[in-house]
Amino acid sequence: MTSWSVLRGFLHPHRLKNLSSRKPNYLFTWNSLSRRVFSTHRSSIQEILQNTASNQNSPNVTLTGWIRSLRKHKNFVFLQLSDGSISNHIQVVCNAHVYDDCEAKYGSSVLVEGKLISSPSSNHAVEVEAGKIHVLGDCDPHLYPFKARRKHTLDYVRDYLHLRPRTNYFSAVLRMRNALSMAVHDYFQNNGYCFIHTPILTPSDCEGAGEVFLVDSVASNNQSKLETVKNKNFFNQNTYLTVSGQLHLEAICGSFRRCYSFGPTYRAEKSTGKLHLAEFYMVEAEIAFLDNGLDGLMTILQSLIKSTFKQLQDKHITDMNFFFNQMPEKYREMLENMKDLDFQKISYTDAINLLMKYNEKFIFPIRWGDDLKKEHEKFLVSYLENTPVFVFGFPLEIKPFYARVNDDGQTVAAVDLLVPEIGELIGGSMREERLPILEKRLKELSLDKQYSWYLDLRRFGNTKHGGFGLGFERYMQYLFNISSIKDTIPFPRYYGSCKV
Ligand SMILES: NC(=O)C[C@H](N)C(=O)O
Repeated sequence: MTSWSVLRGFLHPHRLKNLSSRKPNYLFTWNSLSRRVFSTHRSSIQEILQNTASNQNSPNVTLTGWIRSLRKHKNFVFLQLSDGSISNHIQVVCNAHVYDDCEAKYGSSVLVEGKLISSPSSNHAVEVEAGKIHVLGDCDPHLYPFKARRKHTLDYVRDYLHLRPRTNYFSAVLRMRNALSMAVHDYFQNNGYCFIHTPILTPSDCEGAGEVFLVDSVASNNQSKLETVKNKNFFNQNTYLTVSGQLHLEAICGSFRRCYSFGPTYRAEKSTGKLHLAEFYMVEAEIAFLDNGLDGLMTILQSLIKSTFKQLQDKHITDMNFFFNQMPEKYREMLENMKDLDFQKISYTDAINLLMKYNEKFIFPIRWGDDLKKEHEKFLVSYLENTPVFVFGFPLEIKPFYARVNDDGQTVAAVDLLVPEIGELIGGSMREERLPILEKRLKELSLDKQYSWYLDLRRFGNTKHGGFGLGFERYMQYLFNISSIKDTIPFPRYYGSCKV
């Protein structure tokens, strides 16, 4: 249909009568009927709602999107359209005849030609009065697993990972994942860090915790092993999916004062719990010349958390409000207060002394030398008034070889940041820079040959340095109050599940 015939249809007296009975205030006047009526520029819904559309001097809009709700009245039909650009939907109103021409259904993709009017409803500043709706992709309501006007549980939606981005909740999650990623990059870029891609395939199990996915292994005559290790002999050495980019970042940190990475990491942890994924994103950084030690590191961690959260509030308040509105008032207050607080600090030894007083409450009673379990971490955070808490000075035995040994010879300069609901969000440490001590530790663990290259970092142009790793999905859980980590990432991989 040409623009002219669309226009004629749009201006049909019957339609005009029906539409004008809603008394919308036209934001713009039609410029000239001789001009092309429908702009070829397509605006995103965000541009329209935030009034940044490049055709803002004209009332004509052409937009594309998906129908997220549909209300039919006798003379009008109201559609809520989304296109992923913002969590708010735009309302499209059309005359029943316009709708009858297309019969667009809930879930279908459409192109709408119309004009922008100020909305008579108090919910929206503007809406689109459609002259024509084209269905681009139909949607069969009987087969589509998401139903109009029904609130589906996150568990139900997770069964349809490939369709999940179409739900309001999950599209907001993805937008905030994008916003938070950019806030993380902005923090580092504004503070002199160089972004580094660390490898996914690696010969080292940085953490030494044995939770690695094996990709390749050395040849052996053992038949059963042959069957399970299909990539055998590709690299001719044991090769894993990375559990952490730290050691590679440390190598870079021998030449860059500050560097960071932000990429996928893998842990073959047999957990289906709310806090574990087999593939997750880690934000890691290393800082050279960190002469003020662990205190300096904690200052950096606190400013990373506060600055990224502030950026979400400053630049993405519409989406942030989407989550604020769903969380308990107390949780929201706790988050908003966080940005004005100094995070608490407690030594591991003091934390254990405190926890031991409450040992009868725990499934796993704790004593000095034990690692903190989730129940202990959560207890500490709530005991310390639900503010983020740094626990520092862990026993040497429970931390990896790279952590710097304290003067007591029993503990290391390592720190965990614990946050409400989640527990450990960040783990970091000063790295052992003293060659003899590091050599001795690696020897004791029979890792000296494997890490001879790592020792070189201490031999040539060494610095006192430290770094950390932040679990990005856990950070999302914390900021948006998302109960299951599986709902923070587009396609979750966890024990027993690698679908789509
Ligand atoms: N980069 C880090 O400090 C993170 C640490 N290697 C971990 O995996 O927990």
